[in-house]
Amino acid sequence: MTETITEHKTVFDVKDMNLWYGNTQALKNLNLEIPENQVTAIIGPSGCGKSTFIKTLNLMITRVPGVHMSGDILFNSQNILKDRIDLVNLRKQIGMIFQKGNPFPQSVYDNVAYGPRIHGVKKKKQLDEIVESSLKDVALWDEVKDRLNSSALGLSGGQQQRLCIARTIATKPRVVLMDEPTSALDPVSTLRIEQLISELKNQYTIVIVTHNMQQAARISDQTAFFLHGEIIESTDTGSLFSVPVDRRTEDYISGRFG
Ligand SMILES: Nc1ncnc2c1ncn2[C@@H]1O[C@H](COP(=O)(O)OP(=O)(O)OP(=O)(O)O)[C@@H](O)[C@H]1O
Repeated sequence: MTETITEHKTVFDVKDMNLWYGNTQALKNLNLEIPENQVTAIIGPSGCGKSTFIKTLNLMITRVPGVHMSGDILFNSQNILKDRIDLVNLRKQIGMIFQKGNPFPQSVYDNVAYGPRIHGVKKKKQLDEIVESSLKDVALWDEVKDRLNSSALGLSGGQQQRLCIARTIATKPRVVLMDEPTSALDPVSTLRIEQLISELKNQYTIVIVTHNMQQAARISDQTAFFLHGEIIESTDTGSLFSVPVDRRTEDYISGRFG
């Protein structure tokens, strides 16, 4: 069963999508619309295909040898599975955050300036502005403004993750994909990232994979529950957690498995 919140424009429209690793099918007949300026949470037990799914949205999955796919993923009126796609441009529009903040072994400044530089921003003043505004957007500016030239690796885990989000939004993507962005963080850093996600959705469309159901319930607008590579149920988060339609969703959210 798939429903979505209809008043928001659809950013991704996934239709009848299947994915195989070699001969093993990992995603089965997925249908999901991802609405603009909303947070979509992907939940489900280990091995159900959450990470695989999120990596299809920026075609990162195609780097894995032996992967093949069928169906459609419409993004910006292009079918990214079938049309000829400029991957550099696609990844500029779709940023990705991973489980562990993975800053480059460079200064705080250079981490944030990295993307804009690649995309042709050369003027120091313009780069300075982008670095400052991106760090302010992730509420990190005050903590790092006096150490912009120090190594990013000297920051705490939570600061590194916020820096990675700043690095991602510095190129003004349309979408930010997050694969378990807080699972390596302490509760305080987790809360800060959650608050940040709620603020960032005004400017970006966010898709987040999370093991943490409370987190999905707290921060997402719609949730898709995955099981064995299928979407069992996807709807607005309030309904999914309060009145799940499918028995398997109910069992999962009430902790009977997973
Ligand atoms: N590179 C790969 N080659 C072959 N099979 C893979 C590969 N990556 C993932 N799989 C398989 O695809 C299925 C889905 O894995 P995936 O990592 O997407 O699940 P997940 O829901 O993100 O799990 P977790 O919550 O444990 O991270 C699993 O059966 C996994 O073993």
